[in-house]
Amino acid sequence: MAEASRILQTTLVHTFSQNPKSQITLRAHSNRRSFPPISKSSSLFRPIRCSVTTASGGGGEIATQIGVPWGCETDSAENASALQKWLSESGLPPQKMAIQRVEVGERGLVALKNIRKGENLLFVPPSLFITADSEWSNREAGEVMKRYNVPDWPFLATYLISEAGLKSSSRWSNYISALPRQPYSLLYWTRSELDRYLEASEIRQRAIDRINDVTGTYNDLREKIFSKYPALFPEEVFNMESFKWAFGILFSRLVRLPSMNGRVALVPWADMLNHSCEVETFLDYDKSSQGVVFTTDRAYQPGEQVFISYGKKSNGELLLSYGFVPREGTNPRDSVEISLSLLKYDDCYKEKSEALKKHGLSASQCYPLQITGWPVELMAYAYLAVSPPSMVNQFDEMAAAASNKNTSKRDVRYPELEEDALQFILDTCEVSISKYSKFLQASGSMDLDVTNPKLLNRKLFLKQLAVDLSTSERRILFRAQYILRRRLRDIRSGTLKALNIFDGLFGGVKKLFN
Ligand SMILES: C[S@@+](CC[C@H](N)C(=O)[O-])C[C@H]1O[C@@H](n2cnc3c(N)ncnc32)[C@H](O)[C@@H]1O
Repeated sequence: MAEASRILQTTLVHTFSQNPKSQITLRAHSNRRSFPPISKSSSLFRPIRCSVTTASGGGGEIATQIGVPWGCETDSAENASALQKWLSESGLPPQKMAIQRVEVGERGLVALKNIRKGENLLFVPPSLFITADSEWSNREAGEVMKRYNVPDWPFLATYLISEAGLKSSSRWSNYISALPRQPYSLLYWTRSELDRYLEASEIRQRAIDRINDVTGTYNDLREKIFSKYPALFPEEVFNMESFKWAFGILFSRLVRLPSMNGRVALVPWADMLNHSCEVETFLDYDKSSQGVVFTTDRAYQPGEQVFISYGKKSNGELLLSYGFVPREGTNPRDSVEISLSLLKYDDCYKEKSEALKKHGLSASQCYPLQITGWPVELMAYAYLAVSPPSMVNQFDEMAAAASNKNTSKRDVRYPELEEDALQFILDTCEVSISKYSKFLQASGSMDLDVTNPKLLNRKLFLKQLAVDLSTSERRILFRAQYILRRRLRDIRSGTLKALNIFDGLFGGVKKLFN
């Protein structure tokens, strides 16, 4: 969700312990996650539908054989109407929207009346939020978790599981019953599915890191807390499967509320809003009405789905956390990560790696490319990679500029290295383009090697998501390739007197393309 996504924009390293020697960590890897003319052709609304039933994992994967015994299929209207009824009885004021089946996002909030641009909607009161301060139905379990100073994310995941396990005795049972039984997210892809379908995209590695973080967090909790209190945290309930579900819910629904000092919360009802790239409005706490609201930045007519923004995310990031890919060319914030590496045969490999290391970088670094350009840090890395031994004294300055932590001198220029640096970036883009093209070509005839109809459905669904992602990422690379070739041609033909490629800022990314 718009603000939930901000949570993930920095790599979080939480530690918590009762005893300083025993530390549990959650490294929520992140990144960087919209939708434009909302269209029926979005991947999720192609005929291939999938309740993503089974991902038969192999060794080392989070096995997904059974799933959790709570939540619902998101196409079930029953749980949504029970949720709506419970919310009204529990203090949600009358709304101008209702949960309905929608074309974008399965279930969403649909306008019941005319809604003006600039109107405040929702008003969900704090008594309906789930936060780290929410009361535990199983008090004792809550006290144990608090004693260990468990950070917000694993704490909330454990809270959700604890309440879900209590079924109708939890005050949240109507909410939990309406949550998806299997949230759409890359957490539910097996390692072999990630390897097979996302082989060309850097998002594959981000998904692997995230799965490892979730697995590691669960293992830490089990070892340091659950195993010591088996009566409070029985393995039948607190297991890897339920943690994968809980983290999938948090990744796709948790909201960060800037006006509540950045507090993170699950906000029932508000979390039924789907994302659109065409809007910029996001959820926040409104101190005067004392509830979670958002202000519409467009008008809606009765029957139209109402949207918020989950943040300025690339298609890959939307797939990673939310499990969907906007239609090609419709996400103005889309980007693709390219991995630049020092050349192994470089005489100064050691000196360059050391300079990078000093600034927190490694010999291989990922940078985002947008359709409008790329960060100055990427160009600085390219200068370093191609610089000759005679420039050894500038390695540190280049490495510093390649690190986004450097605030003093970001915009370094080395006109004498320009041609080689651009060629280096072009070579990297072309290697990447050929990986995408190979995957996209093979995807047409890819053998899905299953006969079980549910599994086949799942594989078709994942393959379509991967094709959509790869197509959109390759499109950005094609654009970069075109611009780089043009610049190089100009340099080589001597017609470009001054390479004025650093003009214009595009939110943190220097604009290269016009
Ligand atoms: C915060 S929930 C929104 C409510 C959700 N549609 C439901 O039925 O529970 C986020 C999830 O909604 C879906 N979603 C949101 N925006 C979408 C979009 N533009 N296209 C497709 N699916 C979307 C994704 O499955 C995502 O993980």
